[in-house]
Amino acid sequence: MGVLDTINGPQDVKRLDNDGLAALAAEIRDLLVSSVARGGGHLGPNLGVVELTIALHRVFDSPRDPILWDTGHQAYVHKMLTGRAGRFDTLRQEGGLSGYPSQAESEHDFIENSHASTALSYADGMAKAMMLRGETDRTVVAVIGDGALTGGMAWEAINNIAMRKDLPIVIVVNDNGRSYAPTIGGLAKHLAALRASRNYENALGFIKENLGRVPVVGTPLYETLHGVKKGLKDILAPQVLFEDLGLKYLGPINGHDVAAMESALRTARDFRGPVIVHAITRKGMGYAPAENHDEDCFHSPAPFDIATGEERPRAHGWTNVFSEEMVRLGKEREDLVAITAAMLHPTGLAPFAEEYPDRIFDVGIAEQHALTSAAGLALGGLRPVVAVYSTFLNRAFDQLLMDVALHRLPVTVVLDRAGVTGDDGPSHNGMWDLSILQVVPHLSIAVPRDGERLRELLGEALDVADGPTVIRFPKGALPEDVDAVGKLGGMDVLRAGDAADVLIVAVGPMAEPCLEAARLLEAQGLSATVVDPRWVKPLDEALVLAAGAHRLVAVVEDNGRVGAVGDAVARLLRDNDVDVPVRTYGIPQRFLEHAKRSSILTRAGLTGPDLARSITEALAGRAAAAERRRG
Ligand SMILES: Cc1ncc(C[n+]2csc(CCOP(=O)(O)OP(=O)(O)O)c2C)c(N)n1
Ligand SMILES: CC(=O)[C@@H](O)[C@H](O)COP(=O)(O)O
Ligand SMILES: [Mg+2]
Repeated sequence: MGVLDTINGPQDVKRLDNDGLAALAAEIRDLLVSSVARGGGHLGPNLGVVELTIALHRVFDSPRDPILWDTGHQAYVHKMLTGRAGRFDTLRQEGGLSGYPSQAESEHDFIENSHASTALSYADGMAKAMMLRGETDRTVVAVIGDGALTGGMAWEAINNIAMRKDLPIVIVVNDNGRSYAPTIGGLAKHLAALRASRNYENALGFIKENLGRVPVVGTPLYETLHGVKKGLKDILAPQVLFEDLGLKYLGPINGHDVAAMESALRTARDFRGPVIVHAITRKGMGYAPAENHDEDCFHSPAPFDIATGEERPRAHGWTNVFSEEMVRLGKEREDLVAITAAMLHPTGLAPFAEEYPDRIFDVGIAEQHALTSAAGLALGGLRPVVAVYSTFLNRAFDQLLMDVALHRLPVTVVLDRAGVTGDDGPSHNGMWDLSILQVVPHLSIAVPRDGERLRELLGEALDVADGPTVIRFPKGALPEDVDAVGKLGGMDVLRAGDAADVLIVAVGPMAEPCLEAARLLEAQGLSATVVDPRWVKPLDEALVLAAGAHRLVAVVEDNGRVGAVGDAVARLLRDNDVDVPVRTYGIPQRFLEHAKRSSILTRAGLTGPDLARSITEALAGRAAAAERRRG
């Protein structure tokens, strides 16, 4: 029986002595490594916050003192200390422990959204609520990474928090110097300089320790020095950004020293106003393969061998094709530039960066800035490609609409992880873009069905000069290439039915289940023509005639159903007085619990057999209705 087995909640952490704490930290690290080695997840971030989280739960009284985790990928230790260590064998599995905070799992969890840079805004609101409700003995704690601190929303919150001196907020900046890769930007340099000033802090600590013992002269002298400290800190270390904003700043603190963290957190708690505690941590701390993993410190590794740190090989996927094609196009087009929002490797832009170091821009976790900076690059005569995960584009919608599309600027947005991603829970599924982007004038959307089409469509997108283009593809392994058997306007015909029962519009990777459905329908005497529009916005006018010649149109897409391609097709037919029923098949419009992509698609009925069954029923229903009309 280990120490971790005795932890049923924060109260059990508070009672541990130093030996118990050391044993607890070691056992937590073992459980982190073994859990992520088995099923994947976020290892580096969580190894870096073991002591910090222990200290938090010893100083504060969660959930009365809410502890908020920005992005939430580093909350595994928090889960272990709030009674869930025994469930880590189900981490990120369907029905098991979520990889992010989950209100359904625990009263200690608050923010379920995995989108970065939100925690300080929650803290601002929660603290104001406490003050208005007279709950003056509570404290809101927000843990935010140095990467998340490069997100604009965090600074909107700091600007507001700094306005009031009475908000009981403790902001713990978990500064490991990295997002995936080393964190970029002026702020990162500032934090690095503050980290460097830690030596300076130690020197001052030594002075205080010794001067304090000198009677009469000693203490006043230290006070003088303390006054000088402020000046020196501004000279030796750069202007202390946070203090100049009016926020009390404590640090930098060694985030792996529980006692030091506890002391700083107690000081911060007792301050009864907004305080920054700047913790210096190491991403991957305590597991050498993570500590020494140059790319991202094992930010979110695939399952791996614990002894060697060797990850299970990842299949050659969509991201690889995009990555290779960008390097190839970069040779052809000197105007091609690329932007990443702190995800150079995950979005596949690292090879492009290596080949063309002057033509890549990592803007930090700042998608809004990324889009409008891309607008600037286009205004400057270049051809920008912005690569982001689909779900993270949501926060840059206005920039895409009003900074890019309004000016008809040739910016291409490449959305990786579009459609169901699955394991990372409801806020990571890229199930929104085909809906929200329908309303953007002058914007075109391409959805490749396979690697070959991705290469083709990326080239076509870069040739669109009078407005933005979007290309979206899912996470993971590539399907086999599916060649067209003909053309219908600009659309690829993937299978030509010999009669006119159903026209299936297969959006991107849904080609595979749609072709399977067509084969199953044919086996029962129903004919199905399958087309791949390639460009789903604007829709191809040829669809109008083709639809009019069929008894039913089925549109199948890996996106939320509401307001997506299916609804756009129905609107196109309605606008052209084509009276053919349209069945739309997609992801249910709700927040989906974490599960494997395949499992979610199956549950959504996006498989060949389910599609065939539904289309058969629709045709039968259509026939029955016609029969009734004939009386
Ligand atoms: C809006 C948004 N963009 C991108 C991501 C992808 N992402 C997840 S974690 C991460 C890096 C976070 O770095 P940091 O805040 O320093 O936390 P650390 O992993 O270092 O603990 C990024 C870019 C995200 N979650 N949200
Ligand atoms: C927390 C976060 O947003 C990312 O780390 C995300 O988990 C990455 O997911 P992929 O594994 O799909 O790159
Ligand atoms: Mg970091």
